[in-house]
Amino acid sequence: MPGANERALEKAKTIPADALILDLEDAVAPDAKAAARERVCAAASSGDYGRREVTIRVNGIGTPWHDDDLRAAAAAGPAAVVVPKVNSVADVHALEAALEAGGAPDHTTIWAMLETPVAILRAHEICAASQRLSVLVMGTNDLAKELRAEHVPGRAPLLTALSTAVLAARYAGKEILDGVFNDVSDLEAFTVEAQQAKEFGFDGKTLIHPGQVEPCNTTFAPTPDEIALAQEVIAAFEAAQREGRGVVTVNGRMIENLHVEQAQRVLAVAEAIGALR
Ligand SMILES: CC(C)(COP(=O)(O)OP(=O)(O)OC[C@H]1O[C@@H](n2cnc3c(N)ncnc32)[C@H](O)[C@@H]1OP(=O)(O)O)[C@@H](O)C(=O)NCCC(=O)NCCSC(=O)C[C@H](O)C(=O)O
Ligand SMILES: [Mg+2]
Repeated sequence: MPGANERALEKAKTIPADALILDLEDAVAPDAKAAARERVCAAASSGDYGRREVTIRVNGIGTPWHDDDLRAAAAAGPAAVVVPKVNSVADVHALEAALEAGGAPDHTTIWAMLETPVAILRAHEICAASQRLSVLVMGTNDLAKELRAEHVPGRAPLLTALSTAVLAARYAGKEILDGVFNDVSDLEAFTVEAQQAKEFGFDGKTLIHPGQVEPCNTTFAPTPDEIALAQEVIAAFEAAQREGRGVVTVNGRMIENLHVEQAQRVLAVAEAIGALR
């Protein structure tokens, strides 16, 4: 949410999002950057946002605001510093060094935005460059712009990049969030895109409007049918094991140990969401 928008910062205290990105980059006009920095850092260290992870998106490396943003964010100690247009391992190392020099607490991680062609081509190296880097975030608006691609239903022009980024995140054991959906008036199309992100393996989606939160939460949470199936899979496999078998079928489908691990993850996600509520 725009760091200069006091009303949005206030409203965020009631929004059922897992994490908040308080933005100093694109959503804040140049004249408003300094005031927004102060407001956002105060918000991030206020403790007023409950269980929500509060993060700060700084301006990009090489911009006139980046160093001051990073210093102020390091001192505020948010859950993460979200950095736009991270393009190389050297960028990650510079961020890491600046956060350490600024006295950032260990809990302040780096969320790196992948939003340029070079970042996609180097995604797995960027992702593995630092233990402080915990999350990748897709910047699909900038990426489409750089590719000269069009925003179309189904996102065919972006599929290679989306999939490459998920590969990189899984390679390095990091979380990955999909990019934003710009039409805040079309929740049906938003839900289709969120479902696509879930099917690709994304851990969540970044949002730009409170109206997108509920459909996003519903899409990414395991459904009652998925939970019931996961329980059935685990029970059937355990019964098979007791009979000395390593493979069984549930609803006609083969179940092996790896499917049990997937089922256990479904239950763990459902349990984690239940604990948040
Ligand atoms: C997109 C918006 C400009 C729409 O604003 P608006 O028309 O004012 O929305 P509503 O009137 O429907 O707002 C209803 C109430 O909700 C509050 N609100 C709106 N948006 C937010 C928000 N993001 N966070 C918290 N609260 C929000 C309004 O204040 C209203 O509250 P109330 O008056 O009490 O009823 C606007 O939604 C917006 O600015 N969104 C965020 C834009 C943004 O952050 N952009 C930067 C991130 S996206 C990005 O950078 C892309 C990436 O880098 C890439 O390359 O892809
Ligand atoms: Mg961007």
